Amino acid sequence: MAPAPIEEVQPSTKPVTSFSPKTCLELVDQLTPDQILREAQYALDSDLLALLTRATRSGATSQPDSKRLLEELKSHFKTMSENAHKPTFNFETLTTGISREIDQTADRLHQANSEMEKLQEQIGAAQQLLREVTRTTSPPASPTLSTGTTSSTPGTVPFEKLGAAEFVNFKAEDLDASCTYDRTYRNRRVAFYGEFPYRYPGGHHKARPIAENSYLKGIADELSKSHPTLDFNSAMVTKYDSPDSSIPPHSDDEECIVPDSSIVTLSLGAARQVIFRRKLPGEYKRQVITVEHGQVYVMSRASQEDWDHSVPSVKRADFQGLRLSVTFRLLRKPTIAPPVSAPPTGNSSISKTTQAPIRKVLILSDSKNMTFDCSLLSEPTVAFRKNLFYLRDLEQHSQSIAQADLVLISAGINDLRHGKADPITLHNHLAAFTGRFKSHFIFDSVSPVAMRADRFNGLNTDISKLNELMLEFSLRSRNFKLFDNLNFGLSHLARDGLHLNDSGKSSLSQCWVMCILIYLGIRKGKGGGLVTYINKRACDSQNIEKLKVNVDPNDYSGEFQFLKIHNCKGSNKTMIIVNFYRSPSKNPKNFIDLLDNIARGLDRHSRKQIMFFGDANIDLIKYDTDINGQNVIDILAKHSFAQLVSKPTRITDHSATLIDHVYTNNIENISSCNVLTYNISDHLPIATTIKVGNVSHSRRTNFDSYRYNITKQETRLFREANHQIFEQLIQAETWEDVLNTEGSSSKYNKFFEVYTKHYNTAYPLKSQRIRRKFERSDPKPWILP
Ligand SMILES: O=C(O)CCC(=O)C(=O)O
Ligand SMILES: [Fe+2]
Repeated sequence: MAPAPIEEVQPSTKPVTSFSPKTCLELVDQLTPDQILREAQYALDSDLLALLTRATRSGATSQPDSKRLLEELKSHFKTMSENAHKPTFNFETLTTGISREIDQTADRLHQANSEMEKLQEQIGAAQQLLREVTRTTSPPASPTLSTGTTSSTPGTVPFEKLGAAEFVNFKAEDLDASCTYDRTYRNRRVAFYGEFPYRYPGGHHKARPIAENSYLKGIADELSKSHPTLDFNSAMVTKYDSPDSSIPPHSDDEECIVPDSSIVTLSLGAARQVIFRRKLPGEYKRQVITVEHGQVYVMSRASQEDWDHSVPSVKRADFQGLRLSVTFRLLRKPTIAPPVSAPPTGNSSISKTTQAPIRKVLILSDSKNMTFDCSLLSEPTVAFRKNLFYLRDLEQHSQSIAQADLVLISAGINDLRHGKADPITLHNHLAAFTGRFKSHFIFDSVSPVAMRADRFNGLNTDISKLNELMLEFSLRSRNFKLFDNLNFGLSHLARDGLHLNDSGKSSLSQCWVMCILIYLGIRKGKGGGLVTYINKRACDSQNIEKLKVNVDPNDYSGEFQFLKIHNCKGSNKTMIIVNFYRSPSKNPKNFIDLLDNIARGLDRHSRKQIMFFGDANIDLIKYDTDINGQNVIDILAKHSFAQLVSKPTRITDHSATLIDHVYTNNIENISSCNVLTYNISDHLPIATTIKVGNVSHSRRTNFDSYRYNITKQETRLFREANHQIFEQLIQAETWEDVLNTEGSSSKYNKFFEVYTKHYNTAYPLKSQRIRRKFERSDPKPWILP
């Protein structure tokens, strides 16, 4: 191409005055060589050299292109310099520099490429190694989908799309009309039909025949006809009827889905995206598909171990209307263990190798644990309680014991006290007995009796001897462990500065079953467990009642305890205490939904003082940026609850978070809420002082005065005289300034300003000295006298 003389050059686009790598890229990529040259000529005065250097550095031009461009430029410069009679312009030096730069850049590019390749090889090898390690430590994924999709190779996708024609005549609207939805989530509704119940984190559905819904049955029959290899016995309809309708990332990896089965989802109505993510570390990958009306996608149950999936919400503008999905699964029959009291004869071993091992827990206890609620155990665990007042009667339970995986024994006091057994004989009896079984035994330490020391001193000596012998046996036994309930509990409480009386000790003792089961992960909805201690001097135990709140017992998004306390400190008033905990592993959104339901349920008690205390694991320090923090505050505020804690409650070397919350529906009755700087645990204690009943004014205490040595505080006097002043000011106000202000928010601000001015005039702030005498009479108001 012959270069055009410089006089004739017209820039083809707007003059380029600065050259970012992006403009260079665009120039070089999008323009023809002719245009490049023109642009280069135009830009010569600005920074041609920079243009070319950057373009080549950023890899915008391939080496041959650059060279060709360079040649063209060379000849053009030659003409230009001749025409311009500029002997001093040394284009030779310039072009040689550019040429060298291009060569060096090409070398660098090449070098970077080969380094990148090497790195990629190393990453691949590391991922392979990781997979091998994972495969050898966990059983290999079962053969997957009947249609051939595999799960374990990172390169493959976890789904397969099947034909669509057979389902196009089914209509989302008709299916919707035929369904009775049995669960409503924040953004979607679900109707489940199936031979067996279906339980998944955050949800539980009872069995009901697919045939109950004839329209759905028609769809199921069509699936069986067109894809006879896909086996299923349940159908779950999910309704997405708004742009917000969505299902968050999850895996259908519940135990109750048959391992080798397929999970089949039919989509009816508007098209929606489904996002699959490979969740294994080092193998992250995202695959997005759009499923249209009538389309079916199939995932293997095995793929759920490595992948999750979700249906995201859509922008309002992109919402195309109602979509219903039907997910067909093959669920297994929940195994109900035979009652341990009537075991099949002869077989005393516990099968650990069956596909869905059911853990059987047997609780043999004297009266103290007889209230334990076995329904708190998660599937597949069953528990049976049997009364065992004497250890000497263990033999009577041997058949049940042989059936159990775990036997919790809490007895012994009666043997020592009434049976006159001596600790050594009891120990020998237990050691010989437990040695005959494969079952594991956990033995509750025997609590000392606190009665008249002169009469029972001997008994307590025997009790501690028995505990001691049991501890020794526990150290050498294969299947027997002492759970030192008493010391465990007392040492914790003593550390926390609390002291229990006898009934306190005995109620603590009742917790041991729960403690063990939580520890072993057998309790439903694994969690922290909650204890609410109420000091007897605040309220007699007969005035404490469990409050019934309509909460789905299968919702494990959070743990809650509801207590109703009557007559607290003789006040003739009723207070409701809600103690809560959200494990960090539980979805905060579901937890907030649950809180919303609970607070709604408590609305009818709104005239009572209601307090929520607990660890939400939602950091309110991050309130400005954390949607969960905003939601929890907003949702409770909607039910008139205010959050009281304002300082971090958990401080580590690396973090300070406000995750323990206190909410009240009546802030007037709260004297103070302070985080105490006392590290008895990883969470700091929060002391909230609540006024109960007719508290005299003088009893009110300002905590901050202790902690920060504040001797003055500012108050307003709400006297009759001040009320009158306020009324006069408000009546005399013409609100002219407000009316003359434009715009609703400016109007509001103006109103607030005028109102505050009058308020401050009528009720001026007065500095008051804090009386220190209460410090002496009531030095720790958060500890009851
Ligand atoms: O609607 C869909 O496509 C997905 C439904 C789903 O993932 C489920 O129900 O578990
Ligand atoms: Fe799913």
